[in-house]
Amino acid sequence: MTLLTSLTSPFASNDVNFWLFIAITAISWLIYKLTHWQRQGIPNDVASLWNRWTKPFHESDTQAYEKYGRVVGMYEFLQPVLMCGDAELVKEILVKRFNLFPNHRFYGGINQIGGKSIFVLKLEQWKRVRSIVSPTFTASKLKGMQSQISEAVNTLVDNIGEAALKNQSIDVKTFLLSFTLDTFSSCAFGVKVDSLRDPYNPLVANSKKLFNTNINWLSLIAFQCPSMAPIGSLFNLSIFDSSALNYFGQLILNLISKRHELQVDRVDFVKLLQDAEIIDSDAAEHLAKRKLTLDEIVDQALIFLIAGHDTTATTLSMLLYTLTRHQEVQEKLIDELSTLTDEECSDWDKIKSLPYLDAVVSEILRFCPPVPRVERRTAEPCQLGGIQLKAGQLITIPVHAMHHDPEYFPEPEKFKPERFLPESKDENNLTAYLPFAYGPRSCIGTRFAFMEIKICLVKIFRNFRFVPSDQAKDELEYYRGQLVTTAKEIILRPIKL
Ligand code: HEM
Repeated sequence: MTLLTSLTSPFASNDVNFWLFIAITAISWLIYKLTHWQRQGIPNDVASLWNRWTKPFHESDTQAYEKYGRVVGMYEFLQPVLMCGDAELVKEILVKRFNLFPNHRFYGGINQIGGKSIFVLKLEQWKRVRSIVSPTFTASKLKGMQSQISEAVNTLVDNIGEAALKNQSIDVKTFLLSFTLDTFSSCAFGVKVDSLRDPYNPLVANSKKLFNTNINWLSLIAFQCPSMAPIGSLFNLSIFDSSALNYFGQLILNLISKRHELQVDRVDFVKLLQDAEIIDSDAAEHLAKRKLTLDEIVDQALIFLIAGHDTTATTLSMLLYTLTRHQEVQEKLIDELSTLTDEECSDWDKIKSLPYLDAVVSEILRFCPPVPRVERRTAEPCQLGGIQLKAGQLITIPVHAMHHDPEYFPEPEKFKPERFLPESKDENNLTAYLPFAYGPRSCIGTRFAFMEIKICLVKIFRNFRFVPSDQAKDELEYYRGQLVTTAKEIILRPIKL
């Protein structure tokens, strides 16, 4: 026994020293990492480490904004993140010094989809692809899709009508997600579906897999610790369901080859992307780079689906929900839309110029912006508002919190479409109004989104009004960790007009 003790104890004491050393080094390193902002004298929120993931983004950002101010140092895992909600600095980031803040978050190798999409590309490649893709969204090209949108709205109106006839309450989120999917499949792939009634259609089933809103641990890792993401790609892991991605990729490739074989000549996003090319003379010298490759077309079409589906459905469903709590606004909207003739209801030029409809849509995008924060990464070391930033620093712009800042929007908790009527529009601080962001990298689908939303609202409110349902919970519940502020369900009761 004595022999044993004398043999092991020197070893054991070395062992303890070793682990003590490791523990002290690890703690010192953690403290060093988590005092990054404190050392720069910037208000900082260490609780953001878990708040950013235990609450929906719009809640955690607004909480930090109200507690610490407009510019706050935060942390994601051990990465420092600067939250910047000062409207003047935001304008510097998005427009004035765009070349210093050009990129989105790095999603790392875990994100297999859209590696070539404009959403993830870095500055130089992004510039080329964005300039090819932008003409796809001109007013004249989108006008060609008006009839596809109207057809999808007719299906939606029929589906809501059935529920209204039976005095049933519905989850409007489900109905509107089906509507935006029907619209997109028709406008992008030329495939007509009624997603609500045909859930086993492969397109519908695969899009459900793609937009599965359960918290996804891989996306958490990709967000929190992007340097680990390449390990994910080694194991072929993906934030999005890979079988669904393959399905859509194949669908787009088939569409391209069939169009070639059958000489189909319909206007849809895939066709517009195929035809798109840079037309400025400088770029024309690099012929090979003027047009998108097949892979690039697939990735752009996929990112349109991912970026446009949930955002648009969320805007519409939050609007229906808000109108049930502001019946006077709903009545005013119904009144304005009832003045249209049947012909005018299909006339986009007429619809887009309706002032109250425009004000209601603009106000819901302020009140509940579907994208709660916009993100940028610095391209090189630089200063912002006197703060020294390193290259690759992630900056988040808290859109939701800024939209609810009383200095930017007086009485922000009131839903007041009047603030967006032509006579008062100029009073708004538009540098703080960011539902689609602004500047060179703002949402490329803004025009399409407005068109889809307004055409849909015209048909809905010429047929129904919505009232609260006794089957609904008192408060909406939101998913956590999602880039879109998504309520789990929105139960309302439609009443036929
Ligand atoms: C109400 C609906 C929508 C909202 C609120 C919305 C909002 C946004 C926001 C905030 C951004 C980030 C902009 C930035 O970083 O500066 C964005 C980017 C983007 N959106 Fe939308 N969006 C909507 C609909 C759409 C639609 C319908 C499409 C496509 C058809 C689309 C395609 C995109 C793409 C491709 C990007 C990346 C642009 C780039 O990095 O160059 N969005 N969107």
